[in-house]
Amino acid sequence: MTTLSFTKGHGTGNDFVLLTDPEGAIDLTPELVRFLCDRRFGIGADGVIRAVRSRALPEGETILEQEPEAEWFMDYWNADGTVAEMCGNGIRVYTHYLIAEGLVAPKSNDTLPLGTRAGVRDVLVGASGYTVDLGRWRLGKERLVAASGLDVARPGLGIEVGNPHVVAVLADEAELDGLNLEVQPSFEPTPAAGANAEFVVPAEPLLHNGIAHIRMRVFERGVGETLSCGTGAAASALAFRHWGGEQMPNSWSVEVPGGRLAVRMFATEEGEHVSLSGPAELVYSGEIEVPAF
Ligand SMILES: N[C@@H](CCC[C@H](N)C(=O)O)C(=O)O
Repeated sequence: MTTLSFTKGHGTGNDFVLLTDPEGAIDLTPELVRFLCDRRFGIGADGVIRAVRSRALPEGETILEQEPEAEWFMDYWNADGTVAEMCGNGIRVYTHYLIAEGLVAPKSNDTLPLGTRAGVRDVLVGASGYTVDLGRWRLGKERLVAASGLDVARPGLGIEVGNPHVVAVLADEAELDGLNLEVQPSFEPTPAAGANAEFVVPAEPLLHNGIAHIRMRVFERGVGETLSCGTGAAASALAFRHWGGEQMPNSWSVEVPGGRLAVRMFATEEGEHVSLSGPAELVYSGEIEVPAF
């Protein structure tokens, strides 16, 4: 048995076990991640985030070549023990954790560059929360999405925001509420690396004060249904705007079962970026005895 110190945190109910491991000394394996995320036998979470110095991981060394200031890497793992490129809720919680642990000390309105498997992501440390620039987004393939509770498969739009998503718009709130996301949705054609599935409906009214409002539920790749997915919220707003055409704004409010997230699209010299803002909470810290696997 070894003892691991951890902190539990969440962003709109998307919850994570956070570990501090600056030099990459913890042997973080799929088995250990599954154990930590187990809600009955472990701590319980949608994923694990390890705070590790970029220079301590091979993926991080590539990051440092792009951005030498990206000292810290978000080593994100899904609850099933797979790694993912990005986590939009996770990166806000991770920033909050790095600050709380005294590992970084940004001033208000500073931008903190962090390494992720999707590349460097800049997090703005605002007076009232964190905003992450998710970078350039990309339109993916159209795929049919079948889910328990839907009579027929629906057209879904592929959107990449560092990690892969397929977004389907449903007919109304009753259809969204009637989904059974205990059963994994399927895609046709199937994406080789899998994808997160988002289901969205417009809120009533859709447009209010220049902001578009939508509701979303998600089945996350490597996790299952979660109370929120930050990159999924960004993908949903992008897909909705794509379908809605030119009258759609660039500011979006996405209601998820765990709260509300703000998404904004904005022009940069290299093309359009999308940003995500929302809460980040640390709930408790503790120690756990880890069995030998
Ligand atoms: N919950 C995250 C996304 C986590 C990764 C995802 N399950 C994947 O495999 O791509 C978010 O807030 O973005």
